[in-house]
Amino acid sequence: MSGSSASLQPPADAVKPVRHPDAPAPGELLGAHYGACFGCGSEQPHGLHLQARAGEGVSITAEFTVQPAHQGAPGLAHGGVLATALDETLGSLNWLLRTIAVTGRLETDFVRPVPVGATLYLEAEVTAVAGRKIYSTATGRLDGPDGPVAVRADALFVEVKVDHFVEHGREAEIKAAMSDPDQTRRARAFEVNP
Ligand SMILES: CCCCCCCC(=O)SCCNC(=O)CCNC(=O)[C@H](O)C(C)(C)COP(=O)(O)OP(=O)(O)OC[C@H]1O[C@@H](n2cnc3c(N)ncnc32)[C@H](O)[C@@H]1OP(=O)(O)O
Repeated sequence: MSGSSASLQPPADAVKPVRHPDAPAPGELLGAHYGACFGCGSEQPHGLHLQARAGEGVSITAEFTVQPAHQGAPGLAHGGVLATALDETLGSLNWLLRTIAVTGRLETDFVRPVPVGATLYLEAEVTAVAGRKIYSTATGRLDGPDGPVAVRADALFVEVKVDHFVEHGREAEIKAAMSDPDQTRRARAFEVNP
């Protein structure tokens, strides 16, 4: 069964997303936006280490290989981990818009079980923008980019100011991230110009 809820249908006044002129070129790896991110950070030993690559327009492809630490049932990926992979891929799209946004709603269909050791081939695109609301969709496939769909999601991201993180995040991590010597990561976390 699938079909997203009414709150994930773009309103009549929604517009097509506009790729930012400084967005990474199609094919370029995005790299981690934050080393400690559970989705993409290299400093999280049990994280997903998801690698996202810019696509055409406002689209992304990404890959994530399921590790033993990601199990739910024996030998199978935990559904919440798969939702994380979708969330991270969808969240990466906002870098192509140069908009800071957080997930407001994420609706996920789990279509096929995903075994440990399998690589999930994800693709995501922004479908519409309405004011602060960014509508996007993603799929994750097995056995290659054209393989069978295992998971899919529709999402609504909501644009926020950088204050969202500064106000709500724990101070120690905020301070450390703000002094990250990696300029690109710092920009993605704190200096993105909407
Ligand atoms: C590169 C980065 C990769 C990152 C990948 C991972 C991304 C994440 O996981 S982010 C972390 C998870 N998300 C969060 O922590 C967000 C927590 N939630 C919040 O902070 C707030 O609820 C927030 C910011 C989403 C919205 O609050 P606020 O700014 O007050 O906006 P608000 O006025 O309520 O909503 C704005 C619009 O969005 C809509 N909206 C907000 N939440 C939802 C929702 N859950 N479902 C449907 N619509 C929603 C509202 O209806 C409103 O629509 P309209 O303008 O038409 O009236």
